[in-house]
Amino acid sequence: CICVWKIWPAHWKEVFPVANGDRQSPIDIKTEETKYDPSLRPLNPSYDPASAKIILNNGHSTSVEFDDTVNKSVLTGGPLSGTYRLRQIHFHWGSNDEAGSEHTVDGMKYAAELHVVHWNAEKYSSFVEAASQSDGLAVMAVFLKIGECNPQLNKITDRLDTIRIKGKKALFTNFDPSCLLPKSLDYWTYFGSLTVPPLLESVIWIVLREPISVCSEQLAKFRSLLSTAEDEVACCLLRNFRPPQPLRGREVRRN
Ligand SMILES: CNS(=O)(=O)c1c(F)c(F)c(SCCO)c(F)c1F
Ligand SMILES: [Zn+2]
Repeated sequence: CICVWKIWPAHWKEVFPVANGDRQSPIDIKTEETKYDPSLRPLNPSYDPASAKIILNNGHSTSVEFDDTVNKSVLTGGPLSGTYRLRQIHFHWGSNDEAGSEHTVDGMKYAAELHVVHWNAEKYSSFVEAASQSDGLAVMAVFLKIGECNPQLNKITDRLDTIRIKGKKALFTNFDPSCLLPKSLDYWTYFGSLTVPPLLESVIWIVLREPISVCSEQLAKFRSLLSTAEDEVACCLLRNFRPPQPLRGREVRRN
């Protein structure tokens, strides 16, 4: 099967004009040009493992979906004003270990990237409403660097064989995504967008500076997921990262 992810991002602007917008994501983070901001507070993720509900293959990534009907698992602090409610986590990866992250750091690509998605439940009444607001979403990004196998990641990679086909889901609870965060919660932050269509410019990005580890065998399991449903010709989800987009004069701050 042709790799839709190889040609597809170049055509998104024909269907979603915002793809050419001035706050698109991801970006290359030029560390020398980031600005220290003393007003940035420490990040305060507070997650209840009981919020985890299901693990899902939605055809363009694998995600763990959380119960976001109450303020049980939230992110506060950092660049955020107010309380952002945990919605889901998902991953972006490449067809080999040399590329896979969406954000890059001084041009360097990591092997993969974890996104922890939250929405502004203080100001908006649903994820869908928040996703169309400039301060609606807060996505914490964690780089995955090739190295030691990550025991915490096994909680997810060990379940991928049960959701190989697009649309498959399975029960997945008693999971606190903090177990996938690095020791240091130091971060860069900037205003950006979703990195998949509809590419809405509603994301406050919080990119952690310290990566977590992942080994090749664990990454290979992500690539064995299918982007196709039961009745279609099987196509592996080999890569699902969008390349860096123009900064358009935006500032990247650090704590
Ligand atoms: C930042 N990465 S992203 O654009 O690929 C992305 C994503 F893949 C998601 F699934 C969701 S949540 C969808 C409804 O639950 C989201 F908000 C995102 F921003
Ligand atoms: Zn993402």
